[in-house]
Amino acid sequence: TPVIRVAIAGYGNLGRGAQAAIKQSPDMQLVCVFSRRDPASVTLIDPSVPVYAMDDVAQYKDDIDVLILCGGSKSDLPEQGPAFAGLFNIVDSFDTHAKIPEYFAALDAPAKKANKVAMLSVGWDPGLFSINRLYGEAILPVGETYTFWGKGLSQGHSDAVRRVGGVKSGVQYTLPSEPAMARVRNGEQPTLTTREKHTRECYIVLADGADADTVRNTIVTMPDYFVDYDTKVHFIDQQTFESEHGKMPHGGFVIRSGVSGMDNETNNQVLEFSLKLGSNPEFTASVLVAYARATYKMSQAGETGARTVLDVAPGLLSPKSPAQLRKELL
Ligand SMILES: NC(=O)C1=CN([C@@H]2O[C@H](COP(=O)(O)OP(=O)(O)OC[C@H]3O[C@@H](n4cnc5c(N)ncnc54)[C@H](OP(=O)(O)O)[C@@H]3O)[C@@H](O)[C@H]2O)C=CC1
Ligand SMILES: N[C@@H](C[C@H]1CC(C(=O)O)=NO1)C(=O)O
Repeated sequence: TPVIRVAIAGYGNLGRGAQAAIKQSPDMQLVCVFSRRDPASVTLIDPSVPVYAMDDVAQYKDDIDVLILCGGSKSDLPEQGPAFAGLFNIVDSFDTHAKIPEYFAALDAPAKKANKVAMLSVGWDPGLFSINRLYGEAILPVGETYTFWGKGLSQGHSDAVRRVGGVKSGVQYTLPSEPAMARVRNGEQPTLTTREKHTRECYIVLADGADADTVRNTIVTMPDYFVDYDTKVHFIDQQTFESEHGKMPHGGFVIRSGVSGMDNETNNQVLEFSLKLGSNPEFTASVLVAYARATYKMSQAGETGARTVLDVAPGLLSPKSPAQLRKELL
């Protein structure tokens, strides 16, 4: 089986996780890392590959089979996704749910024109949780679906707060409502608003001279990320930040509570998929790398344009052949 030549664009939490995940993938070779920073200032967890300037990506278009975009969804991917989809097969973790349809269209046109595949919104939510919401609705059409996250650190929301003027360091934790989860688990099938399901807590180190009230207000009113939630913002010093907020655990579950059978003899059915993540970014990067494999295969089969995880046959994720999978996993 051919070795898939991959590269990483953007070297943060996800970028580091992608390098580690590629090292676990014998059918892949990491060609290089691209960064907007001075390449000499970017320290890789494994310095065995070169770091190049992001502006030079086009020079390497014939050396890379799949480019893994590890930038932030709030402001990096909206610019990098459409630009790189016209040059490479790409895979990214774009997770601003409300903007996925427009982002899909923004990738589809350049990817089709370049005869490439652009695999967007790969990860766990959107991603594996999306797949399980689909299973739930397709298999149990009479029922309700619920998604709960945390308690844990959201990379997307943390990236978003780090982009706020006056923020030096920042993370965001998502907390699920225990009463809401209890009602779902005992089969009440409640109608829950966004605000009733989760709250959000941010821990921020202010840049010198920044105004705390201005930063707090910018965060809690932020469309798509915080405005629909009750959000607390705590200001701490850098030393506390580094000692107490270095780990990035997360997790959650999708539950479909439904019924089957004829009207007067229905049976309750529950489909549930859960994740417990010691490292949110490393898990997400592992999903990106598996879908980079599928993206490569789909491109080799002649597919072009934008795709999401809902378009990918599961067998394409595996390095094993279809015959091996039938033998081992069916
Ligand atoms: N779909 C899903 O389930 C998930 C999606 N995500 C998405 O992944 C995105 C990326 O998350 P994450 O990797 O944690 O974001 P980071 O903030 O760690 O990195 C984002 C970008 O910032 C730049 N950067 C990183 N470190 C530094 C630094 N020290 N100084 C200056 N710039 C830096 C890098 O670009 P450069 O190298 O070019 O400077 C990097 O690509 C999130 O925004 C989220 O949307 C994350 C988890 C799950
Ligand atoms: N995209 C999320 C992955 C999950 C976590 C989450 C949240 O805590 O709001 N929503 O979806 C992330 O960036 O971590």
